Amino acid sequence: MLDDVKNSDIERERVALVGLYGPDTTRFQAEEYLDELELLADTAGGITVEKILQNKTHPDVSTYIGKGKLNELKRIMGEKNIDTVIFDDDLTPTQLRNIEKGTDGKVLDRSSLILDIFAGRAKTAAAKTQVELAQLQYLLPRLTRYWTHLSRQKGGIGTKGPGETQIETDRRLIGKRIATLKEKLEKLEKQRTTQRKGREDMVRISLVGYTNAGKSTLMNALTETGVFAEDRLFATLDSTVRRHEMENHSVLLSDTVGFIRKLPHNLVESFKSTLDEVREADILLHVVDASSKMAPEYIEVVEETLEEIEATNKRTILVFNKVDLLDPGKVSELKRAYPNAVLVSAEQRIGLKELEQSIEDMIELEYSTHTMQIPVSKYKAVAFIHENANVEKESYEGTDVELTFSIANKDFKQLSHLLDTIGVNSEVV
Ligand SMILES: Nc1nc2c(ncn2[C@@H]2O[C@H](COP(=O)(O)OP(=O)(O)OP(=O)(O)O)[C@@H](O)[C@H]2O)c(=O)[nH]1
Ligand SMILES: [Mg+2]
Repeated sequence: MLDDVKNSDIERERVALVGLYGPDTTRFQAEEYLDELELLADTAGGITVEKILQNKTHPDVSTYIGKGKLNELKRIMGEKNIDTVIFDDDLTPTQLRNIEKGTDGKVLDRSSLILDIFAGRAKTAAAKTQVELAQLQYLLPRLTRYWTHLSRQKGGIGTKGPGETQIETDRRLIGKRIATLKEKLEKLEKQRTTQRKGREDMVRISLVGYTNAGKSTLMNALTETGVFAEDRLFATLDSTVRRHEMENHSVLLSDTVGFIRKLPHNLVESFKSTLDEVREADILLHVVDASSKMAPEYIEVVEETLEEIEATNKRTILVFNKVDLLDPGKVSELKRAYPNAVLVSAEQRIGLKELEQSIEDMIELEYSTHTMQIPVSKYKAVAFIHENANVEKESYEGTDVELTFSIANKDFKQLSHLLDTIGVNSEVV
């Protein structure tokens, strides 16, 4: 079936995908991973003609799949007219070189494929700079393979051949370019920080989740704006922030780049400033594609990535999206397994009111710190604070007591009301 080439696919690069499964991965998982790799390849403009799964305890140090399998791969690529082979894992420079030699084809690994997609999709100055930086950082340790290639062509010149000189030059140039890009990013970052000022006192909410979970669609559904959404991976590479009015609170909602398993570390590193919105958010909406069999694993990957970008310990609402695709049995199963999650369909506008209610509830539960001076005689207010807040500092000045305390927003509302009714004009210092 994979061999059926549609007319529209004629111009597309024909690719083979290769993955391993072994002690830590089941065959089912490995198949799902290859399906995801196929989506990535499709996003990058390739058509998958062949999928190869191999049961292997460890990847082979020099060829990843082993010599015999490499020969088989070469044969298949010849027979099926395949130009490119993509591995569902990162290859070492040595493996990359040997597989290129062994197949005579173009060889990509997971990281280079993802980087390629990001490069093709980056539109703003920040995204373009971040991707180029990540690409160069990926390239730098792999430069040697070009040298080996060169020296082979020149009939094995010694270690100080022209190839190496070329590499030294390339290294220096790339090093310089990396420095320039980092400077550029710092400047862009400063601009962004200035833009962010002035919205500091608003509650900030960030949509996070696996790529294609429906974050942008949900952003559009909630705020009724036109953020780009598409059934391809990594439709969004930047952050968009929109003000959103709910019944009792107005918030800043941000949509940003999605996560994926084995996201290249360089990429996470260079996208850190785009992900500032996530790091600085008060509340996260973790959007999950409920229609995917891989949902539990997606949740794990997102949690791990949040750790990597240091955005943990945040109040989070788990939002299962695309429930329009689920049968009722699956819905109740989800509700049982994740009793605190909210089920929505961004596309069909199902469950949006409930989601907003959960956000408002969470804001009410949010804590904030206050300092107040209250006359000692107004013991009711002082007692209320002691009962409902965490008092961090308490000191007496004449007939006043000065208290610094952190309190849930909903309790603070009640306190303000109490202060009003007992006639205290308590100043927030
Ligand atoms: N059936 C169904 N499809 C949905 C729903 N929400 C989003 N989608 C589809 O899922 C695909 C991905 O949606 P996006 O909003 O682009 O997803 P994203 O999480 O922003 O993806 P990236 O930006 O690539 O990380 C699109 O084809 C949407 O139309 C939903 O509630 N139901
Ligand atoms: Mg998006």
